[in-house]
Amino acid sequence: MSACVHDPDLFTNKGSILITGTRIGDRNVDIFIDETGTIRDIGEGVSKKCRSEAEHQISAEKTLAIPGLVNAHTHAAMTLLRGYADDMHLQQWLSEKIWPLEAHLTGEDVYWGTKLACLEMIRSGTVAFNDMYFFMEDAARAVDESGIRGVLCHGFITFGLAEKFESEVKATENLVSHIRGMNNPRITPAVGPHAPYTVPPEHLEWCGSYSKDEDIMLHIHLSETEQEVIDCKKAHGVTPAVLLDQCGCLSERTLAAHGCWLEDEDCRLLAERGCHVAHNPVSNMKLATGRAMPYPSLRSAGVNVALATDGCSSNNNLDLFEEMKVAAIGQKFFWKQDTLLPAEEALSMATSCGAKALGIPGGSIVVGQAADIVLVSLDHPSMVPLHNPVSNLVYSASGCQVSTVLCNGRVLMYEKEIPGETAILSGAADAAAGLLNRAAQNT
Ligand SMILES: C[C@H]1O[C@@H](n2cnc3c(O)ncnc32)[C@H](O)[C@@H]1O
Ligand SMILES: [Zn+2]
Repeated sequence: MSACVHDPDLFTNKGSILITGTRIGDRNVDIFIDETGTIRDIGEGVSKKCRSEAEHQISAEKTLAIPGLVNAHTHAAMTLLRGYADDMHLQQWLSEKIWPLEAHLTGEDVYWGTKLACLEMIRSGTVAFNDMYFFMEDAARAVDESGIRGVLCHGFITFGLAEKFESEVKATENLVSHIRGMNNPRITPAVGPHAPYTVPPEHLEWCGSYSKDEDIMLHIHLSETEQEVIDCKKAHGVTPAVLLDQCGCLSERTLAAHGCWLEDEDCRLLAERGCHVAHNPVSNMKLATGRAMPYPSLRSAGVNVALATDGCSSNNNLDLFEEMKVAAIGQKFFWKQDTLLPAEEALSMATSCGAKALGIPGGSIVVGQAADIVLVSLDHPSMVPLHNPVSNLVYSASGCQVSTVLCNGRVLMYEKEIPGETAILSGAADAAAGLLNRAAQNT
């Protein structure tokens, strides 16, 4: 039995693990994880029972154990664009800065950008994410190597062009068969129509049927700006949510990102169809969408609302601790309701609601559940005193207090050490520099 960073087996993690001396809420507990990565026992006397059986031990005194966090909407490889275009209006930001640069992306860029994103997510306690971007076979390779979970879709954008539709269908179908061929249960494919303003109804219809036929998630940006809603009503006579419904794109497989300008009727429709919504408060504030996602209406309609960062060009990090705080205080501020989105709910949004939205295991630390577990250090000023652990997690802590991370029973970070980190940092920095060079030379 060992728990040393120099023990290579701790990271490759073949075998059972006993976590001793941690806390869940105000209970002191040990956690036993079997060799399949499933939580088998939780409680005070567990270490006595399981010590001889456990192949590895993690001493976790002065830590709080929480479920691994789930990032319900991002564009992982946009880590390469962090700080590239800030303080801009959304449509200008996309069409004048982001899309022109993305035209020069290569698969290798996306691989390194996604590696960097996975590294950043692991460091801040995220073990699963929902991603929409390009060159997604390369993203899948990065996710596979990282050890976290990913739901991956190709960003499907046609602007109504027939030849674009053909190539986007091909890219989506190729990705789905590629991921299925990987046979990695941590990685699942999805279909990703970018938004109702970049994909016209006839192409949205294909996405809706494909999601149904293949039984995969449909991931889309929805009602992010007021202009999007105004334009959609003008062009189609209905809100973007109703348009998606008419195109067969709303179901329990659908995850809609943003939803800042959803109307009350839209919220009821999303609830009726069983859709999930990803709240991205930092990105919404930075891009000045002008209205907070209508959490009160979504909540009373019964929509499952998860939490997300969006990409690193509009956030500019992937820290869901920061996102929990901004969600909890931003909703109170915008809707002038001091009791709205309490800390417990913010933590659920980032854990169980995210796992539910993505249809993946995790989201809670209970016997029989996959061991997606994050240990947060209590040995830090932001965690003292500990009147209310959840309050400290949401309102006081940051991702920097995460010390150890497990996904599916595999140790990905142990006492802040992540194998291969230096190579990822330099690989990603080189890829970002290469991308800007190619864009400058227009190659
Ligand atoms: C997949 C494409 O989506 C683009 N993108 C990133 N953030 C946003 C956002 O907030 N709204 C709409 N589109 C976004 C990304 O750059 C890719 O081009
Ligand atoms: Zn987005």
